[in-house]
Amino acid sequence: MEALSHTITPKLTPTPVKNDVLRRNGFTPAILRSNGCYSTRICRRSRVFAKIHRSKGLDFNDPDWNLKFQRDFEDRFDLPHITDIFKDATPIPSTFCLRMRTPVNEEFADGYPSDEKWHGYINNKDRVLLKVINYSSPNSAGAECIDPDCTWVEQWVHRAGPREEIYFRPEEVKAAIVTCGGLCPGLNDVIRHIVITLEIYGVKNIVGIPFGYRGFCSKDLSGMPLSRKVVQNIHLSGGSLLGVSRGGPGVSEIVDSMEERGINMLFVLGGNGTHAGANAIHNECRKRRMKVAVVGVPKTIDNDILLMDKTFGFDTAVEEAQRAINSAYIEAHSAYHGIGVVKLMGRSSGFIAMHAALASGQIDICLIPEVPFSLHGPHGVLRHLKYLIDTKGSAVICVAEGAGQNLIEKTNATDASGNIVLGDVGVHIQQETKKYFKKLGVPADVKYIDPTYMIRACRANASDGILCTVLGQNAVHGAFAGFSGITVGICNTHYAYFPIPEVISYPRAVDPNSRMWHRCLTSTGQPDFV
Ligand SMILES: Nc1ncnc2c1ncn2[C@@H]1O[C@H](COP(=O)(O)OP(=O)(O)O)[C@@H](O)[C@H]1O
Ligand SMILES: O=P(O)(O)OC[C@H]1O[C@](O)(COP(=O)(O)O)[C@@H](O)[C@@H]1O
Ligand SMILES: [Mg+2]
Repeated sequence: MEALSHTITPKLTPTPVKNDVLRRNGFTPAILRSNGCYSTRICRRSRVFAKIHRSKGLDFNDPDWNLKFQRDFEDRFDLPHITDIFKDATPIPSTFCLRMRTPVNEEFADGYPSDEKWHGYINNKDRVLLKVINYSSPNSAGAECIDPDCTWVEQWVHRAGPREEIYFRPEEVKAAIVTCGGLCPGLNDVIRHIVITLEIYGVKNIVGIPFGYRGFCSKDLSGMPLSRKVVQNIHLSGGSLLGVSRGGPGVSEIVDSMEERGINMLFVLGGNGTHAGANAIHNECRKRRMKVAVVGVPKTIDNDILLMDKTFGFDTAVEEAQRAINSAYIEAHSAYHGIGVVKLMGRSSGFIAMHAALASGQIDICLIPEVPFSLHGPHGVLRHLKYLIDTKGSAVICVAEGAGQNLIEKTNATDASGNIVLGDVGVHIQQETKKYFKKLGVPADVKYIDPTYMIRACRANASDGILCTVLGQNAVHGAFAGFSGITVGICNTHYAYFPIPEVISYPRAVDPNSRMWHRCLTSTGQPDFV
């Protein structure tokens, strides 16, 4: 790989590239730091593309570099399949049928009938285009470039859906579903559709693992038998029928428990951490030569999973956040010198705050983890608040929970999953605002709203409900097709399967240089706070 890297074309050398552009191009904060790109938030493009040369083993002077890139991409996005280990596993015709009749006739006593004429199957070679914009210059807003000239290179990922041939006999399947991490609107919708689709394939043995990965190994917790009857109405309420948890047993213990219970299909609903666990479970099953399909459905209200248009629950969260913002606005607007502070979720990414601010049109200041800010000083948030009080009489701030952590004392505490416990930036802003106005001798009525758990506990809205339905169904199709160590997502409005490591290599973040963030700034009218 290293041998392929040569010198870069001279015309690139002097141009700086912003760090957020690099992140968008797949450079993790660690890679950026190792290239000296951390403190200045700016990099020499020469250095960056040299890094691309090395990391991708590409030489852009080679006329075939893009073919090589494409081949490498195909390899990375190739889906692990049970035939990788069980070479002689033979498929059977799918038992999934889209045209059904009521199974009253004894002809159908064994389950759902199959219609010979039309099944609506996906061809295994179907692909979805991952990137749909052909950027003509690296300077074009949002440009994601592979080479210095931003050459168009097609990047295809595998289309999700039912295949004509399946690798599991439904009567031999014991399927398990587990939901991990924090709550997220839509979990019940996904569970429901996994169960319904499994039954349509003819699976009769379905179990829910209670309280996340913990439920695999805790003696006090027994599995919950699932059927269409059990899940019929669960989408009408928020939360998870199965319960969730953080932390829990190690991978080896989980796989021991799967072996003991005879589980050969595992559906894992969770975020980055859960997916890291799912991938480790998949690898452990391979190591033990177990014929198991492990399929993930990304669950993160924070929307911080790579490569997908969005994750389920995000739309609902943004919609629900409007209520909190509207209340804060009314409180602030009705008070003399009223200031509302609303904290929204987003441990490391500000998608909910940005979208909620944009949707509401009632926010004057939006603060997210990706964009540093100071509270004090001539360009600080407090000075701007004073300006807003002077000119408008009231103001509303929307802050993502992971924003401004550098301004709060660190505790170094972590939760059971190892996630850092954040300081409460909302409380901090409220206190600092009160102190600031008191010192100025200007009255200010500061109200703080933290709707976090009210938002997370909501049932999914209509658009998330549909997304959950499609994701749940596709997870089952993926497992029956024999894939394992994969996850499913929406990509340019189509549905695709991804190898798990590709979507969790780092959390997806708002690009401060993106048009969406600039739209948000246009809406709030806020200045830079640094
Ligand atoms: N790197 C990892 N490898 C294996 N399991 C993990 C890993 N990170 C987290 N987990 C497990 O995944 C579950 C959920 O993780 P958590 O970070 O709380 O939520 P999320 O999946 O939403 O990111 C926990 O039970 C945790 O123990
Ligand atoms: O209070 P909890 O359960 O630890 O959850 C808080 C976390 O949940 C989230 O909403 C989502 O986190 P996960 O995706 O890890 O579940 C984060 O934004 C937030 O930090
Ligand atoms: Mg997480």
